[in-house]
Amino acid sequence: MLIEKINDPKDLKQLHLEQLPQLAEEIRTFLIEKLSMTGGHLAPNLGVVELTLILHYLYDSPNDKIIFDVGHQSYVHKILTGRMDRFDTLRTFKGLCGFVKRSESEHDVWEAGHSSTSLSAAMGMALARDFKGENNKVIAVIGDGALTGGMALEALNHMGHEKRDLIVVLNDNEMSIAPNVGALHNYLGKIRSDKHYQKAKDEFQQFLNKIPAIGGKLAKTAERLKDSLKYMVVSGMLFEELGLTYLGPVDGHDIEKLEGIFQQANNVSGPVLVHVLTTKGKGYQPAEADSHKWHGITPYKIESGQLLKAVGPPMYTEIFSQALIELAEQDERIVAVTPAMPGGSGLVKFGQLFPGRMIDVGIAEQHAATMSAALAMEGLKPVFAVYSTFLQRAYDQVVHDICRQNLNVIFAIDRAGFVGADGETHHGVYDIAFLRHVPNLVLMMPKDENELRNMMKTAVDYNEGPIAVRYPRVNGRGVELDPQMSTIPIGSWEKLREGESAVIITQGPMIQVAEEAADLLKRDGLSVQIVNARFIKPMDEEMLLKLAAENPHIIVLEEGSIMGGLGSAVLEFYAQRGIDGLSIRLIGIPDIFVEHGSIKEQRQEIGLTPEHVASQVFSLVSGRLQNVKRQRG
Ligand SMILES: Cc1ncc(C[n+]2csc(CCOP(=O)(O)OP(=O)(O)O)c2C)c(N)n1
Ligand SMILES: CC(=O)[C@@H](O)[C@H](O)COP(=O)(O)O
Ligand SMILES: [Mg+2]
Repeated sequence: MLIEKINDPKDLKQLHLEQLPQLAEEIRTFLIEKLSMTGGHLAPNLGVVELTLILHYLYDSPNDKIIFDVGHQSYVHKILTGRMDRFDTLRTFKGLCGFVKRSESEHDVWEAGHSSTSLSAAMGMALARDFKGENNKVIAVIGDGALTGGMALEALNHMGHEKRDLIVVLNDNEMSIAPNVGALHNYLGKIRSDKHYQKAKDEFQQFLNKIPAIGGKLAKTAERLKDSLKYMVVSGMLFEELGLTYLGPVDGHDIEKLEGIFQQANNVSGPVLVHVLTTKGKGYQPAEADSHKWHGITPYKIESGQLLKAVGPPMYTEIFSQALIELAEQDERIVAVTPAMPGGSGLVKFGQLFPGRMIDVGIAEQHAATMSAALAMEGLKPVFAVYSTFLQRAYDQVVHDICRQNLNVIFAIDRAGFVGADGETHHGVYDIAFLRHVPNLVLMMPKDENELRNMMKTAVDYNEGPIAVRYPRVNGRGVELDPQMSTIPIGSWEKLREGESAVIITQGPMIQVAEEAADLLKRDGLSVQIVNARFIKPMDEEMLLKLAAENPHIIVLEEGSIMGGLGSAVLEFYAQRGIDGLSIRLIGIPDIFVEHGSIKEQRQEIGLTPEHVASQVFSLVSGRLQNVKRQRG
């Protein structure tokens, strides 16, 4: 097996080009087998086997910089750079990261997870190279989906200006996670669809070359004629007009053709874009047939393609999706906006039921936010469905366009809290900190799936400005759902459990952790009050004053950044009112990035466990620390 001989790109270079197709098939078999046990981003990686092979075959990583946009399609790169033996640990705690990771290998020259950063990184590395007088190659692999990200277009604009030597590899498989959208996508489709473009382009170029150079006034006309004719025939003119040399399109699964076009690219000075046509999920029929579903998957049965999903109560996303459908049936103002995540955000069924009211803008969170503001300005009820981590991309638009103008935008913030296998680039742990200080915004989080439904109704009925509901990437608690949704008074908290020894103020999935901690503490004769701080903003000030009057021992527990989080808000509240004599502990995510693994492991890593919370309460109340262990059995 060739794959076993490859521990480094240098080993790859010992092979003949003609051997690479066999190696490609071995890599595909390896990926299909390994990911059937680990899960992961199968379809994206099956689509870039030959492309990744030829890049490592022709270029000299890590001296030549090979940058992967998003990085979810870097498994082949990891196989070729000595990490094949770690794939059993893919996306597990302390195991192989599912994205590019500099601490794993010198060949991982740029990390991501969020989309559309590769071209800016390539531009920076090309400038640095030239400033240092070095001459390495800089190659960025970006997908057709990521190319719709605003940052990518900003970088392309700059590349055409700077004209530095670099190679942009456009991996065009016509898919984002869902089918790709947008005018750029349609443009690429035109190029992709007309197989004769390449032939016409060559013939046309030969024809142009035959036109004798014309002097005088006619020259300008001839040039203009040439350009407009070229525009009609030659593909990739959009990129050429931006100052990049466009090469392609080329079959991204044909090693020989790939080798030829990159040899061509190496002889081009300035920025060049190589348009590579691939099939997402190539080589595994279920993934080719439905690459949306197989973009990121759980373990599965290879023969049948059956996904092995964990059973349990519906995920919060499903609850959101159903609630939105029920609300939209009653209110035609409701439109859903998604930046390229209709599946993950639970909007596919909504889009089928309400054609035209589900708007997928591509990977464009900033545009989605400001467009939502304008939708609200015109009297609609936009529901901006976005992962917490990806909302980070639209911070200014939230402040400047939505909150400052106090517009009725509803934020459905999914993946709030730890997300598990995607790890540090995808955790939704900063949105409380970056939203709660923005004027006019209401921010809430449900304790269970029934409260999520009620919060959706609360949000739709709210007409005083922007309102956000955040919910986690976990199953609900399996509670009964009220047949009718009801609104919740804005800013109202809820006492879930009485207790004299201490108070735990918390929200979302941490409520269960607090309940289990309180049960542990009963053994020590301590009774703990638990408060559902379901509104991060506005907080329930009346209850906060009452809690302080009743009990000086207060713990704030949150699955989010301690700094700027719910706990900070509570501290600010008491400090600003000069309420002292309290002993307050904040439990949450400290000033670190928490790596990939399971959500359970991530919570254990930083002490979001019943045992740790119980020991914190115990020490707070008794003034000394004691390890409160859950009894075995
Ligand atoms: C800023 C941001 N928004 C959304 C995502 C979610 N996301 C991950 S991959 C992906 C699609 C990328 O499509 P493409 O670049 O074409 O790569 P492919 O999976 O097709 O290889 C999306 C939307 C992200 N990673 N970053
Ligand atoms: C690579 C990327 O950003 C997405 O594929 C992300 O992994 C999806 O996350 P969920 O699995 O939580 O929908
Ligand atoms: Mg794509």
